[in-house]
Amino acid sequence: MDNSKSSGRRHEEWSPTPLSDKKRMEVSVKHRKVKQALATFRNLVDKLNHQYKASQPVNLMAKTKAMMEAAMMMRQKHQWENDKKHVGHVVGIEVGDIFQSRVELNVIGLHRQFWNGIDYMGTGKNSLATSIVVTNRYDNARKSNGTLVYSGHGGNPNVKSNVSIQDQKLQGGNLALKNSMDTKSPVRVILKFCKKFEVGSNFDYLYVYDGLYLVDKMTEERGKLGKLVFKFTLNRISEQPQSCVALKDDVMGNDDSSRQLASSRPRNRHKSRGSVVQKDVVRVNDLSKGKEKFPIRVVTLTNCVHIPKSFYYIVKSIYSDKFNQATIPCGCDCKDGCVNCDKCVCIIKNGGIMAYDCKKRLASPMGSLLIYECGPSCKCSSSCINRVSQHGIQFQLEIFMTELKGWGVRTRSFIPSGSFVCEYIGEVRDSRQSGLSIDVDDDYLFHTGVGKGFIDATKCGNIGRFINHSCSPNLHVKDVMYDHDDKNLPHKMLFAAKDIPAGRELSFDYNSKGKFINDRSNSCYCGSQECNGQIYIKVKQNDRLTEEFGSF
Ligand SMILES: C[S@@+](CC[C@H](N)C(=O)[O-])C[C@H]1O[C@@H](n2cnc3c(N)ncnc32)[C@H](O)[C@@H]1O
Repeated sequence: MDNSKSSGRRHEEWSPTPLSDKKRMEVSVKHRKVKQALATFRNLVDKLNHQYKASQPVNLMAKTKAMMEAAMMMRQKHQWENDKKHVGHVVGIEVGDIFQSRVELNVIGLHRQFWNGIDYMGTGKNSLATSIVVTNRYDNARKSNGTLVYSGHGGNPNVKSNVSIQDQKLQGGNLALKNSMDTKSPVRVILKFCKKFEVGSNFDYLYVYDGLYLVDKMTEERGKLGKLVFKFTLNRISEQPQSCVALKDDVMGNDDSSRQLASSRPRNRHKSRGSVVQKDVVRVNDLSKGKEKFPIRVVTLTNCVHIPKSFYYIVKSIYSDKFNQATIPCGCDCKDGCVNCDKCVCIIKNGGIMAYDCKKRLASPMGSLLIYECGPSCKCSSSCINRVSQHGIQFQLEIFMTELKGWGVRTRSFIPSGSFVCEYIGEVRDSRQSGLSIDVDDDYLFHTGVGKGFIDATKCGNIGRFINHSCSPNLHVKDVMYDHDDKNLPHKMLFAAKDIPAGRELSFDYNSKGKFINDRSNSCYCGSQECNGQIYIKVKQNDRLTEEFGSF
């Protein structure tokens, strides 16, 4: 039953291939639908949970009941995504995407079983496993090199005691996993991990999609309770993005099991199965030299890489004289922390909507609107609810050397969706003053999106200047005003567009909400399914400056 000898070869079959424009569109639409389905589900759960709690304040199952009911309501309305089971990745879901419950996996079609760890399609000899959820329930073990030993289901309830213990049978999911091994069919793997290690998460456990694996071996062993248990050895297919949930090389199922999936050490230290594990070398302990709340480490895999070329780390943008003349906005008179939307003039400028929730995350109704935070001329304190992005970075971030894109930024801790991450900081200039020329090193020029201003982080900047572009980004840019009134020069603030696991590279779309300006290196290596191949929207060379900045 050991298939491992023939297994070294097949991984190219799932190597990423560039998608046609049509396919890319489809992926993009699906992506949005999945996001929408999750948002609908989460809103419904919140609503139902609230109702249950109001009627039965000590109902510990309220949340589970709310999730099941929400899922069923959506199913009835045909709001589940990806209804047809299939083998392989699910369109619209990327490796590394995080989910807040098992029920969400059903709603978006990643794993269509509420309780069973193995999901499969077809019957008997013709069945194939589609996905497995790896929990600490059985003696599952996962190694940091991408090898996973997964116990079959049934017969051997390791945890529950009132079920009769018996040998596992080669049927259902177990048979499907064996068939997947025989036919070299890939299986989606979802890892459950403990929230304790993901500061800011609301949930006891989270689930991360770790990508496709192949079943390479099946054995039958005596389990702890003396009965036969199937053990499946799966290996992660290489050439997939890292999900960045790191593991220790020990066995799941002990007291520490859930922690293994939550170490903040990124897994892309491990190139691929069989390769030598390389450790990150910390090259600079704090690039900001104490200017940021958290030290900004620079790490590389070897000592040979040059550290980022010299620039001056700043935490506030430097405005040219022209922009300094912009007027300071009049402030609010609030003394109650700006909780009254009808009274706070800054919130009134936001259409009377709170831009942030009580956890300081972006409130969804803000959409694409310009956000006005309270500022220097307001009477409220610096801890008012309407001051978030002006306080600087809140999460530990580090700069690392990517394979193809030069330096990049990744997070060292979990970042919940909607959280402020960092500002794009640099020298704020006007194109007419700067004598901007296409020959300059323009890797760090960020057009402010309106008017003729741009932020140049070439010589002075912060961690924002190291964030790369992605066609399927995990950050989005929001325009924020608080310390001046010039709408042509909003602060460019980056917020998490989704839950981001520790170790994940941060990225935003250079072509939305203000553009980067660059004609030279245009090939995009973001690796996303939606990649359109280019980082920058092409503008004809001669027309470029006029199109970007208007005529001079
Ligand atoms: C603002 S800088 C980002 C940090 C940069 N990687 C560095 O090493 O300093 C923008 C430049 O990074 C590179 N870059 C960013 N995103 C990329 C992508 N998706 N694919 C290829 N190169 C990328 C390009 O050279 C781009 O002009």
